[in-house]
Amino acid sequence: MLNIQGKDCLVVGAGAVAERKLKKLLAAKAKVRVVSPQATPTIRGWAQQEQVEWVKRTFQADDARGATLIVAATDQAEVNIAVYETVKPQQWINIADRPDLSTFIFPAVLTRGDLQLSISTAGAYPGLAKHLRKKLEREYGLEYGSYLTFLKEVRQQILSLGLNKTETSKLLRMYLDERYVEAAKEGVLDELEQAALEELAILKNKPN
Ligand SMILES: C[C@@]1(CC(=O)O)c2cc3[nH]c(cc4nc(cc5[nH]c(cc(n2)[C@H]1CCC(=O)O)[C@@](C)(CC(=O)O)[C@@H]5CCC(=O)O)C(CC(=O)O)=C4CCC(=O)O)c(CCC(=O)O)c3CC(=O)O
Ligand SMILES: NC(=O)C1=CN([C@@H]2O[C@H](COP(=O)(O)OP(=O)(O)OC[C@H]3O[C@@H](n4cnc5c(N)ncnc54)[C@H](O)[C@@H]3O)[C@@H](O)[C@H]2O)C=CC1
Repeated sequence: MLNIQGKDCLVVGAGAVAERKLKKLLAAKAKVRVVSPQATPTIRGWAQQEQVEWVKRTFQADDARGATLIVAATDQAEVNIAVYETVKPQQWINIADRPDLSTFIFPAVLTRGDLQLSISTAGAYPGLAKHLRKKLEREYGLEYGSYLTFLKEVRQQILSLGLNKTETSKLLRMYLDERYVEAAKEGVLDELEQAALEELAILKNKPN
């Protein structure tokens, strides 16, 4: 969970694999430049909408200069290595066909609002990460997004009470309960939220 919002990132290559990585970089609000002579229709669309900058040519040695994070995802092993060779130790690099040279690898990600589940097999079997993501997608539905929004609200209230650690922790644990997930699934979480916030407000007004 790297915070790369607004950071300059470079993606070399614009095929199917680059597209998948780009989607994740854009979701993280990175500022991305793509260097590639060809691009998938989706990437061309992102370039037209100015969501990415597309430099329509082959990689050049100084392209990575100044980038915080670099992805080399061409189908030419020697080009990917050439990108690797221009990278400085302080830059993060992912090489699609050389996990051994990469300083980070992409996980499979399941997102539900602010909730993010990342699955990695450390390069051992990427297909398993995808398989598990799909499995978890069925288990953790959209209700988890609403549940987390509810939890965030309740947590802010609890923290504002200024209670000691033990009491705070006891209250926080109370809301980790499947009945809220069920309520979110049935679309009635708002009612429980109202009740929870009212109960917490009473605690706030109570003199110690
Ligand atoms: C090391 C890593 C580097 C990196 O890319 O960061 C890497 C490397 C390689 N992947 C290869 C193949 C495939 N990768 C996928 C899918 C995903 N690969 C992803 C990550 C990673 N892949 C990193 C390790 C992460 C981990 O281990 O957990 C995911 C999780 C995330 C993402 O790409 O954003 C995404 C699923 C996203 C999702 O769906 O949620 C599929 C399935 C498909 O495309 O349908 C296939 C075809 C398999 C098949 O044929 O079944 C090959 C070619 C050799 C081969 O065929 O095995 C290499 C190169 C090599 O290992 O040398
Ligand atoms: N990490 C992963 O999840 C996976 C990685 N791979 C590896 O990823 C690589 C890319 O796969 P795909 O996207 O399917 O290939 P692709 O053939 O769809 O795309 C390759 C892209 O590289 C660009 N390119 C070629 N030479 C270039 C250069 N000199 N400079 C800049 N761009 C250049 C092309 O224009 C094209 O956009 C392959 O090496 C493959 O082994 C493959 C499957 C999954």
